[in-house]
Amino acid sequence: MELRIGVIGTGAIGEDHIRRITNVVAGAKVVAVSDINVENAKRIAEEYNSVFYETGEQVIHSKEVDAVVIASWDPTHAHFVLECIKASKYVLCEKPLATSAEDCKKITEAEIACGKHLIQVGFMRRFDKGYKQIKSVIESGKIGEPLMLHCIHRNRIPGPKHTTVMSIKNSVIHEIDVIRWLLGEDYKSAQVIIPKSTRLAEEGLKDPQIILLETQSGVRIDVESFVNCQYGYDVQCEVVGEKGTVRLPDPANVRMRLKGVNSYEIYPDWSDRFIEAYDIEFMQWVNSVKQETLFGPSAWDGYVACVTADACTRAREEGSIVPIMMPKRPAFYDNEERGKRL
Ligand SMILES: NC(=O)c1ccc[n+]([C@@H]2O[C@H](COP(=O)([O-])OP(=O)(O)OC[C@H]3O[C@@H](n4cnc5c(N)ncnc54)[C@H](O)[C@@H]3O)[C@@H](O)[C@H]2O)c1
Ligand SMILES: O[C@H]1[C@H](O)[C@@H](O)[C@H](O)[C@@H](O)[C@H]1O
Repeated sequence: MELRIGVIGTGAIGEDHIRRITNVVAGAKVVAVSDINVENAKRIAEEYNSVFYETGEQVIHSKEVDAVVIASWDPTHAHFVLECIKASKYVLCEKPLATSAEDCKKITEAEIACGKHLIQVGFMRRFDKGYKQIKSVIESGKIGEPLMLHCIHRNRIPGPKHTTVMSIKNSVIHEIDVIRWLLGEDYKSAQVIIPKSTRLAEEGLKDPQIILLETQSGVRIDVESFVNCQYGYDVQCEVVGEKGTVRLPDPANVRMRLKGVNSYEIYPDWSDRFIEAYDIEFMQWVNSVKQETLFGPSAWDGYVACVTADACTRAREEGSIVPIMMPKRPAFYDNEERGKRL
């Protein structure tokens, strides 16, 4: 049986996921779409032979829809996820799960109350080959205990209406999640340093930012966030251990020797840089929904990421080092296997 998926938000990544579900993932099809940009959503509905619905709520509650993908703007996620829980439907919600830890908490409480694991968060870097290799090197013990991580997250240009807060809650939230997954521990404190801002940022936007995190065992992490770097999409991660280091490979683009220069192209954005990760994320999600056992990042992971992002925001506003008070994980989220089997 094909899994019938409804997609809310048919913008950049929504359309990409619809293409992916239709052309790449086996055993699923997009049957319903909705977007407040009605014209674009209707065009996509026609192109992919699915039905346009006026609202996201109609998609979620439709009898024709088995599972939902949320790819609308960040502030809409919490409401749509809660609606999916009401309808008892599996949902893959793009990151962030919500724009505040408070809203994430409500989501985890609603999921616990319904008694069924329904939510997966779109932290697709956990499915990326490079990050997976780093995780297995760390777990092999070859480089000893990790001591420090140096990370870079650069976007060529930011999306419309990008804010200083979004650099963390919408962008660095990827590092917040994937580093916690790599190290298998939560954070203890956060600090944000604001260097000289680029003249190419919109007025009022602090860009770049340096985010400093400390884990509970004392591992130190620095993340450079630079959303106006101009030259391409550049994600880097190096783990420094007691005996050696391990780092993400640059994306495997062909090398060109031309006019005295040996070079390779840098991708312009996330859609090509992480294309395989998104593909694997969706293939595994569809299979796990069919087996009624999710393995990908949970609502708890989404919650913890938002707690950390909120602490970073406070740290920037106050110019101080902010302790991160991690909530106690309810037994409902104790499944150690989840996240390990990716
Ligand atoms: N995992 C990743 O790497 C990744 C990459 C890109 C985007 N995202 C996430 O996906 C989401 C969408 O990002 P995007 O880049 O596609 O943005 P986008 O602006 O291109 O698309 C978002 C779409 O949502 C629609 N929308 C907004 N409110 C809506 C509502 N109430 N109901 C229905 N549709 C609504 C907008 O009209 C727009 O078409 C964001 O939450 C973003 O954080 C994740
Ligand atoms: O900074 C961007 C990230 O690099 C992407 O992976 C997406 O998550 C996008 O929504 C963010 O704005």
